[in-house]
Amino acid sequence: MRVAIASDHAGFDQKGPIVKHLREEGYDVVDLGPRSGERCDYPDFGDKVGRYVASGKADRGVVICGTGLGISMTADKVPGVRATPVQTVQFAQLAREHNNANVIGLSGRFVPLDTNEQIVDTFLTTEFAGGRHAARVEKIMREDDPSFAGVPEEFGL
Ligand SMILES: O=C(CO)[C@H](O)[C@H](O)COP(=O)(O)O
Repeated sequence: MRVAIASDHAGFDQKGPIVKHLREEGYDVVDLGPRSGERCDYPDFGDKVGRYVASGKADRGVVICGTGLGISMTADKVPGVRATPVQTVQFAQLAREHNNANVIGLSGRFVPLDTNEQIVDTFLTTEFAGGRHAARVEKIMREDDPSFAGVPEEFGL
């Protein structure tokens, strides 16, 4: 499995060890930067991972910033991406089983490295459960279609 990974400066210190950990486990890891811990803008790196995954150049993506929030928001804007911040192993499991997440966002400032490594391992080894969740994930993906006008006519949209 090919995994694209990137961070901002706040996630940089965890990125290297996570890349190493995943390579030791046999994953094909593409490190999309940054190359130093100099201050940078997380949207630039969330976008890269999102586009890598959406284009099929990687099967899954991992993005790391201070909280995992902003970099996930950016990746999720790329059509075809289902990105979510994850702070616990259980959420990593559910992000795969229920939401078929293809990118997760980690917090480099508030979650320790060993927990983030367990989170990534779970994210990469858990299958989508399908069943009742499949139609819901299809509904998430409608939002990528510019012609989709939205559901709630009663809200006047
Ligand atoms: O978590 C983040 C985005 O969600 C960023 O890592 C954080 O905003 C960076 O902050 P600063 O420039 O103060 O280091």
